[in-house]
Amino acid sequence: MIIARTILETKNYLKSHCTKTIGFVPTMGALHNGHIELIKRAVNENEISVCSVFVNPTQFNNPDDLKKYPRTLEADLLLLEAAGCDLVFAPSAEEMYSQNPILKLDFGDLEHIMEGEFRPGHFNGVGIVVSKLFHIVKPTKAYFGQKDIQQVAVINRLINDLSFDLEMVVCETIRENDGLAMSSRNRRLSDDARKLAPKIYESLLLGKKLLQEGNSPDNTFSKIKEYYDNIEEIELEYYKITSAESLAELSNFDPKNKTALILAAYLDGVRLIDNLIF
Ligand SMILES: Nc1ncnc2c1ncn2[C@@H]1O[C@H](COP(=O)(O)OP(=O)(O)OP(=O)(O)O)[C@@H](O)[C@H]1O
Ligand SMILES: CC(C)(CO)[C@@H](O)C(=O)[O-]
Ligand code: BAL
Repeated sequence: MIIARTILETKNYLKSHCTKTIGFVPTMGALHNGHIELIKRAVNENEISVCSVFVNPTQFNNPDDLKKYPRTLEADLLLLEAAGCDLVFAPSAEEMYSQNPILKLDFGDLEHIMEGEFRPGHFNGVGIVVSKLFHIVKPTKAYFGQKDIQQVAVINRLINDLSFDLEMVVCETIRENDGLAMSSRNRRLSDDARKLAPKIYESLLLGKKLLQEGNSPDNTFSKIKEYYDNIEEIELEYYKITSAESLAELSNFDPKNKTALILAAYLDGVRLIDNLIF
């Protein structure tokens, strides 16, 4: 496995080694099995597999979140090597941003809901770094997790609007045995908070059950609010009942159409997101 720190090394390696297909997994490191599933698919489905490990400062609206974001490069490299990854691109912020970008990306309605609403500027940062990474790696297929459902919608628009010549592959959310969605930020949870964390996924299962039993989205939301009011340690930021296609909020539930329940919540000062599609 090659570890490249610069854009030039990455491009040169890919120019000299790749004749057919490149599978690419962009990450912010602190890797877990959710990431590794993405890497394994990239390894299996392409001639060359590339993983980027870069905690992108421009997508953090909260400086404390950026400062505390787990960084475990040594352990990440061991996991990537074991998964069969060919090339790791782990640049510094200076390498990625020799100049502060003046370009601004605006993803329309997606900027004003959920992650867009609560993390202003987040998708501009994601859009710019992912565009830069796509230009550097030139992947045939790029792998993203369903856990970041709104990010999937944003990257889809990015690929379409900027005519990136690649296929986006969306992979299901990998969970711990107790249902908690794997996430790098889970490492920041105290033992007590970790024990409570599966309540987040349980609230998605409860929402699904309530809707399928005939409760309206409004009624379901009230019951979910009550559920969280009874768990002092978890602060719900949002819980949306949406169309899985458009991510627009639903006023009626129709079991014939795909629905997505999407939430963000704080536990122990750590912000976690999750969703359920059915
Ligand atoms: N549990 C998971 N299952 C499947 N894919 C995942 C999972 N967690 C993260 N991913 C995907 O891995 C890619 C890199 O994500 P990232 O490095 O931000 O990890 P993360 O665990 O989502 O971290 P955090 O949510 O704490 O930022 C993204 O496409 C993300 O959707
Ligand atoms: C896609 C990404 C690597 C861009 O920094 C990040 O948003 C993530 O890890 O999901
Ligand atoms: N997985 C999304 C990256 C972030 O939280 O900034």
